[in-house]
Amino acid sequence: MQQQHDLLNKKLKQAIDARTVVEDARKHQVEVLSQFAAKLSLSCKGLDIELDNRLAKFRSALKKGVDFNLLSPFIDDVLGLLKHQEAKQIALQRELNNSVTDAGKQLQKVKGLPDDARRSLRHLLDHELNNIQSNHDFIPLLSKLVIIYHQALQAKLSTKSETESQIKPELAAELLNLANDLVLEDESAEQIKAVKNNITHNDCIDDLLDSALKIITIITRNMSKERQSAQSFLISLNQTIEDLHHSIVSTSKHSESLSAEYESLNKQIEAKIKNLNTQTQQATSISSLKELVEEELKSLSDDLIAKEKLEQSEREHLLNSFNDINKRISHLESKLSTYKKRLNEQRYKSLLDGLTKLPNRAAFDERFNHEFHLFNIQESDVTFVVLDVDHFKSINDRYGHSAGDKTLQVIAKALQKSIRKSDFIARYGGEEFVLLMTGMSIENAVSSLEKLRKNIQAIPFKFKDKQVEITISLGATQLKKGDTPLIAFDRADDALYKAKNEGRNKVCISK
Ligand SMILES: Nc1nc2c(ncn2[C@@H]2O[C@H](COP(=O)(O)OP(=O)(O)OP(=O)(O)O)[C@@H](O)[C@H]2O)c(=O)[nH]1
Repeated sequence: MQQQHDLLNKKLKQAIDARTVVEDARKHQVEVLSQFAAKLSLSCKGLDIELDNRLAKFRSALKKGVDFNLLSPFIDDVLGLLKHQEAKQIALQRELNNSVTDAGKQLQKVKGLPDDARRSLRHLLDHELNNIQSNHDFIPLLSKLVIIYHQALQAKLSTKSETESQIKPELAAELLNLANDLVLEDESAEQIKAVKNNITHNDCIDDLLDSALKIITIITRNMSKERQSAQSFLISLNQTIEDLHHSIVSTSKHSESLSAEYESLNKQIEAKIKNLNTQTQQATSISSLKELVEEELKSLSDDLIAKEKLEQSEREHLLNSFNDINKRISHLESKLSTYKKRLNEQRYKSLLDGLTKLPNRAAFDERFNHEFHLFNIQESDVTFVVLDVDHFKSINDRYGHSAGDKTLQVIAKALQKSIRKSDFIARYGGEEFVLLMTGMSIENAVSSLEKLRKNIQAIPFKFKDKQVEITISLGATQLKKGDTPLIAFDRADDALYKAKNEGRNKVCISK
């Protein structure tokens, strides 16, 4: 009988150990799920204030410990908001499509549109625009393009005779500046380059109309590509969150039903042990006692086997759902990191000038405002300079747009090399650069600026086997109390104007 008791004890111990393993696996799974859910929720930050707030609550609930039943309504809320977000995006996109389509249709109604332009416009309205999805960065550019297109068209319509000049250099320059602001990649970058080349060589209205339409087409294709990739990411994000939700709910339901079974089995075992105890005490003979114990032990051992099976099935169920979710998590995590990398790259690129790789105008505006803020607090010396390549148009005209581009790249590199680490240089637009020299008075800056001017003049440019000297003019000023960025810019611009008027290749200052 002692032997049978030992066996019973051993089985009970095994059952307790197996249960501990199941509990540990479950705890670990819950931790991984919680961490993942917290990470996912952080990746949605910034989409929408309400969504941000719910996700913050969700994260704090996760931190306090996970009770899936309590989390379930949170997840439902977040899912609802994500769907709402998607609907908002679609509405925005529809609005953009409508406004661009309206503008295009108005243009189509105008008489005197060149045939080629009419054809491109129809193609754009019928095919390309359907692919546009909302992308806020491109919207201002598209609006500007439509305005330039309108202006060019008005100019064309107001030309009285066929022979009257239809050259519009100012519109060509505007269009070129706009094209310079576009940061695109691969095939699109090449297409924009070709359009820019065309604008430099042909500034007659018909060509400008054609170039404007080409730029719109390139932009819309890019918007569509960008949106598709964002959409596919959002879809998989949604899908995984939904799967996660289902899995959590089903695991918790499964656990609930198992708990009930456990409880009833435990009660059964307890009752049998109790019964065994009373029966043993009441037994009158060894043989009846033996018979009774054997019978009860057999029944107890059946219960323990049933319990073990139950645990085995729970372990398997947990392990399966754990592996499944793990796979989805790793897949989504790798997607998330690629997407984040791309977003960071885009943010970085959106502040860089595509041609010279110097900071662009947007980056400069941000920095200029920041320096003004510091200047107002510290009042330390800051010199601001506008630099412009002399007779740059003639380089384009004589040696071609690509030579012009190369020149800007070489000059940008030389400028970057000639300034201090603490200085900030940017391409402001076209052949104009801006320089911020912090901790430097205008008196001290002049000699460095002279050196800079001479460095550029000394670059041995060679086009079509001809040695060409290229120079820059510089206008400098020092920030003063009461200045606004605009006032300081205008003062430096005045100095630049003076330098140009006094024969170029010069540094002028304006106090
Ligand atoms: N190759 C090339 N040309 C550009 C780019 N951006 C602007 N331009 C050209 O730069 C030229 C600037 O000409 P203007 O503003 O008349 O000035 P400029 O010829 O430099 O003459 P000054 O400034 O008076 O010395 C225009 O012909 C623009 O088309 C660009 O990214 N690449």
